[in-house]
Parts: sequence; structure tokens; C-alpha cells
Amino acid sequence: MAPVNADIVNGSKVTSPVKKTLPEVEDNGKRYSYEMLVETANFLLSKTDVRPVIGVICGSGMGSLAENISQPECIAYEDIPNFPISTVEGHHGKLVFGYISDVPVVAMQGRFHYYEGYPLWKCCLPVRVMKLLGVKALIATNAAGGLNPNYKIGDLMIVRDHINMMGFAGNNPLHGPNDERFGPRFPPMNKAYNYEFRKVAKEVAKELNIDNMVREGVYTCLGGPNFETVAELNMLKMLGVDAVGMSTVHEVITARHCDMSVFALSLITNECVTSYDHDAEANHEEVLDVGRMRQDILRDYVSKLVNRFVKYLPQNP
Ligand SMILES: O=P(O)(O)O[C@H]1O[C@H](CO)[C@@H](O)[C@H]1O
Ligand SMILES: Nc1nc2[nH]cnc2c(=O)[nH]1
Repeated sequence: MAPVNADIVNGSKVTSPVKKTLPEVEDNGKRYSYEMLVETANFLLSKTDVRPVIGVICGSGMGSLAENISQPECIAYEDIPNFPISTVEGHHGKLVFGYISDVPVVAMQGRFHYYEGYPLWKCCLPVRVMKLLGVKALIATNAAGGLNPNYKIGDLMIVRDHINMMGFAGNNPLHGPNDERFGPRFPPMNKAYNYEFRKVAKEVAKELNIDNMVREGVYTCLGGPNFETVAELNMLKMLGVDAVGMSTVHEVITARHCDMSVFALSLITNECVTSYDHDAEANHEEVLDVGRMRQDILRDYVSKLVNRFVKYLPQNP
């Protein structure tokens, strides 16, 4: 297959002349250029004939989502040029190319988190690589603590919106020089989570008879790695947060910046403790256990979502 041609992939999105020399910021020297990511995409395209149109990010303990993929071709992160490596239990560290419901997909079995030591732009690098591979829609899944008192462990939350807590402090994956070949300097975020995808996801939940466990709400990401204090959780509750995690928000911002449609799904793996009288403590083992407990339902749900979402993808000009 032909390699990615940088100008063709995003050519229509260039809205002003591209600056070849970007201004210096503290970590600009270490930041990956558009050309480096094209090199990564070309490497991947040379390893597989699959041309993915939907990308899936598997949350903690949700790696089995990638087992849905037929004719799978796996590439370990350590073998991919310019790719970080996964360091968290429950994140295998490989890209899986193949087909879900006959739709060509790529899944990340293992995502990158800020608390692992990666800057946000690096956590989100695979999203830009997906864009260069031709991916049009992102399905980001995550494990999250349920803050909404109506949520139960094992529920699924369709993300309606997010609060970018880290962004309030200026930590944003788009911080630094903007490369217009990916997207605009000031991307809007009021339609971050695709309306049609959310509508379809609720319909599919009914069809699968799981609508009693599927919710819709607001997600927030904190830097981690510690789980939250009681006071922090009560503050987030007042802000209107329904589920709390340590990922997804920056991936979604990066995906929207380069005009990918986005759907996100949280698996509620633990109850957020908002009272000092409560004995329970959040822990990663429980998070992974709930992922295992819900793996069959998640696989069926995501498989059906891919099948339905594909009808809403923008067609090539
Ligand atoms: O968001 P994902 O990767 O699903 O993982 C969530 O679960 C881990 C904590 O148990 C954290 O990494 C948190 O972000
Ligand atoms: N921040 C955070 N991340 C999580 N991931 C899974 N559960 C939780 C939680 O309670 N808090």
C-alpha cells in the first residue's frame, strides 16, 4: 500500500501557510514534529494492509476489547518508532489492527498516562498517529470512579462532556506551538462528544438489554496516580462531575483538534468515597477485577457500536 503522504492526509485542513520553524518552548526540542509522526504512521502502514477508520483506546483492565478484532495483527509499542511504552498493569502495550464487524479498526491495548511521567502531548501522540493512518472516529474507553450516587460498580457511562481540570492549570496536550496541519490554534470543545454517537449508543444499549446499566454523564481527569481525598471528591461533585479518572480528556482534546469524531465510555469500577465514615479505599486491583467482570458485555457493546458508528463517518472527498 502507498505510504502516508503528509500533504494529502491533512492537506485540506491547512488553513494558513505552515510555519516550518516552530517557536521554542521549554520542551520543544523533545517534541515530535508532524514529519516524525508521519514516519511512525508510514512504519505502521508498511506492517499491515488494514486501513483503520475507527480507533479504539482500551481502558485499564479493558484490553480484552481488542479480542473482538478479527484477523488481528499486533505491533508492540516498543517496536514502533517514536512511540512511548506502557508501564501500567492492565495496559499490554500493543497496537492491534484488524476488523470489528467488518470495519477496519486499530486498537490501543494500553494507553499512556500523565502520572507515568509522560507529558500530555506524548500521552496523546497515538491519537495523532491514528489520524495520519486515516482514522476518522475515536472510541476512548476508561475505568473510572463513580461519583454520581446513582451509579453502581459495573455501570457504563457514556461521556456527555468533560471538565478538563488539568487544563485549568494550563496543562493541555495542545500547549506549545500549534501545527495547523493537525488543527487550529483555538479548537472549540462544546461538541467534543459526538451527538449521533451518543444517541446511537443509547439505542444500542436498549437493543442489547443493558440500558439499565448504561448512564450518561460528565467525566473528569485528574493527574493521579493517587486516588482522590474525600474533600476533593466532594468538590468535584459540586462541579457536576459524575465519574473520575486519570485519562481520556487530553486524548479527546487531541482528537477533536484534528477533527476526529469522538465517543467515550467509562466503566464504573469503584465507588468514590465522599464521606469520612466510609471504610472502603479505592485500589487498582478492584479496577482491573471490574474490567474482567464486564469484559463480555463491553466486547458486545463496542462491537455493535463500531458497526453502527461507521454509518456516521465523514466520507472521503
Ligand atoms: O483511565 P484508564 O486508563 O482506564 O485507567 C484508570 O484506572 C487507573 C487507576 O486504577 C488509572 O490509570 C485511571 O486513569
Ligand atoms: N482518579 C480516579 N481514577 C480512577 N480510575 C478508576 N477509578 C478511579 C477513581 O476512583 N479515581
